[in-house]
Order: sequence, then structure tokens, then C-alpha cells
Amino acid sequence: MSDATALPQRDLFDLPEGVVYLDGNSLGPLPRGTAERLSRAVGAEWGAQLVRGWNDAGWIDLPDRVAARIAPLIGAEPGTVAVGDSTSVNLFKVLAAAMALNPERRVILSDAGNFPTDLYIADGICRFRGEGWRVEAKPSEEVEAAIDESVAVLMLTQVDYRTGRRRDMRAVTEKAHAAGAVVIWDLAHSAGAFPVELAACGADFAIGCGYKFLNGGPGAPAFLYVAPRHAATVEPVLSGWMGHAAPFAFDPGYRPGEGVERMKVGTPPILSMTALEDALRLFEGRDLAALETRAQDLCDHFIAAVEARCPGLVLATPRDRAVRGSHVSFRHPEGYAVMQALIAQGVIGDFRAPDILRFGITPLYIGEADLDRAAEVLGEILDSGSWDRPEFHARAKVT
Ligand SMILES: Cc1ncc(COP(=O)(O)O)c(C=O)c1O
Ligand SMILES: Nc1c(O)cccc1C(=O)C[C@H](N)C(=O)O
Repeated sequence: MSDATALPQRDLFDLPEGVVYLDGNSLGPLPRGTAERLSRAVGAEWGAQLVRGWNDAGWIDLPDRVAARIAPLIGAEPGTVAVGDSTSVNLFKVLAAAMALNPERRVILSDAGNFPTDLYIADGICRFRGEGWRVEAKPSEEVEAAIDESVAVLMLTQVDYRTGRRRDMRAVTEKAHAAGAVVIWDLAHSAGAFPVELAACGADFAIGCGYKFLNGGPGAPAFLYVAPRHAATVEPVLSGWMGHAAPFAFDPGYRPGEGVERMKVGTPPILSMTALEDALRLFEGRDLAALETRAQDLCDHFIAAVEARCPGLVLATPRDRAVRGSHVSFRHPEGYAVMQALIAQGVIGDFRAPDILRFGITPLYIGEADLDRAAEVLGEILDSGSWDRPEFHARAKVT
């Protein structure tokens, strides 16, 4: 299982025949067996057990089981991860907790190129809190230099969703701590792609998605991390009953649960949580460092193949494999139409405004032959100009 040379193992997934899937960084594919597991959860659990499923099918402990599977993938200590809600909601929760740890300061420092929901949530919480709280969003390359003693919270995404540039979690966390700031890492484009070392890097909080490299399915529950040094004192701002010390005591007064348990809010979405639990099978016993090495070899391969076949494209991803995540992006002024033409030929990546063609590279089901085919089809589309048709310019709701 952990032997990266045995990859790709496309048959671990129910991928459609003939498709080269280069978008697992937005929505991971369906793991083989997950549809059947879900069907059992619907029929044999929900259908047959009804409300008894909370105990008899173990639904009530499902979020904790999923959290225990995610923790080692992100280098988190046991009992420091909670699963549920969306990444955006989890960001709100950990931001509120982080702001409370630095009550004398007023600045949330971030990257202007961060995924927009992170900036929107931070703006929203500042408006909600008032009292001079504000977000300072700096150009990506200026963020680290802007860390100073005014910063209450440093909120960064480890891997940039457009370019794939990866920040040095350890160095940045150390710099922020030296200035007295609390650090939140968004692991949306990290978890399941390479080994993340939250505890070893001293991170304070983290959040991330279940539906990208973890393959948990569309809208899969997200996760959050609270460092053990904060877990017993953090006061949850979304103090829901599932985070109460004794939810079924139905006590009118709120008492926070033990440690990270308190960050849970309401009833967990059992069906999507079941899909995520099942998908995480694929990471059991897997050597994430070997997966990362293989991913970087494939990224190098893809960059070389595209640059040889499509000289008009401009690489947006760092060439240095030590500072990138698991996707590769190129710029093209008509990137949207080019990507739709590519998708029409079964090579699925995505487009990110204003001009990014983005390709997620997941060694579990992608190999050199897939990347060569993608580069060849892309080259044909660019050479022939076949992307310049009305149907490829029509914008879909979701890109
Ligand atoms: C860095 C980052 N954070 C957060 C999200 C998404 O948050 P949510 O799961 O709440 O939609 C994404 C992608 O959608 C992302 O790329
Ligand atoms: N979460 C998504 C959705 O609900 C629809 C379409 C795409 C997404 C994504 O995950 C986008 C992703 N975060 C990105 O980096 O582009």
C-alpha cells in the first residue's frame, strides 16, 4: 500500500473510462467501494435502524472516527482535530478563538491572493466584532515581511489555490510567534497531498476541506485543528449543543466539551461523513512522503511536457519542487475557453480567473501517460485554435 512505485492505482477509484482527471484538487474522484458503503448507510442504517442508528450504527462517534483518521495526515496530535461544518465555518470558529488569544491587538494579517472565502470570513468577523478589528491583506510576497507586533492573527493558506506556491509552515509560524501573533493555516490544498506537520511546526490552529485530496465527495465535511496548548481554554463562539460537555443532559446552561470536542456545533451530516470516512481508507498505511515525491516527479514531468508542446503558455507555478503543492498552473489570456475545449476532450482541469489553467496532480490515479496525453491534447487545441468557439466561451455557473 505504501509503495509509491506501484502507483498509479486507478482502480482504487470509479473513474470514467477515457477521462484524464486533473481536478482532484477541487473535487476528488469517487473511491471504489464508497458508493456501496453509502448505499448501506442509507438502506441498512437510516432505512432499517431509523433513529437507533445514532447508537447502533455508531453515527454519534462518526465525527471522532473521521477526525482520528485525518489527524495523522496533517501531523496533528491525537484528539486535536474536529470534523464537521464547512471550511468557511471552521475558519470563523478558529478565527474567533485566535482573536480572543490576542485581545490587545487588532490586525488579522493575510495574503491578498488568499482564497476569497478566507478573506470574506475574516472581514465579516471584524465587522461583527467592531472595536477597530481589521484585515490587512498584503500581496503574497510581502506578507512575511509585514509580520510585526501589531498582528494579532496571521491567517494563511499553505498552498496558493492559483499558483500552487507552498509556504514554509515552520519558518512562517516561528516568525509570527516571535512577534506574538497567533497562526491559522488553511490546509485546503495540502491535506492528503503531502505530509503536513502542524504539531512539529507549532501551528496554533488549522482548517481544511474533506472533498479535495481526501476524496470525501462534493460538500464533504471539513476539519479544524486546535493545538493542545489552546484546546482546554478556547471559548467556542459557535457554542452549539454538540460541543457541550454533555449534549444529552439538555442542560440549559452551556459547558464546553473536553478539548477540541467543544469546537463541534450541531448534528453531523451522517451520509456525507460516512462517505468521507470510507474515502479515508485509501490513506491507511500510506507513506505520504513517498506520495509527495511521486507527485513532484509528476509535476516536473507535466511542466516539461507542456512547455515542450505548448510554448505559448506561461508557467504560474514555482519550478522549485520544494515550494509547491500538488497542482500545476499555466497562464493563457483565453484560459477559460481553452479549459472548456480541453474538458470537452476528456482532459479535466479547471480555470481560475483571470487567466489560470490549473491541473491537480494526484499520483494515486495519475501517471506519466495521462500527463503526456493532457499535454498533447492541449497542444492540439492551442495549435488549431479550436478553443475559439462560442460554446467554449459561454460561462458556466461553476468553473
Ligand atoms: C484555500 C481554500 N479555503 C477554503 C475553501 C473552501 O471553503 P468551503 O469548503 O467552505 O467552500 C477553498 C475551496 O473552495 C479553498 O481553496
Ligand atoms: N468548493 C467548491 C465548490 O463548492 C464548487 C466548485 C469548486 C469548489 C472548490 O473547492 C474550489 C477550490 N477551493 C479552488 O481552489 O478552486
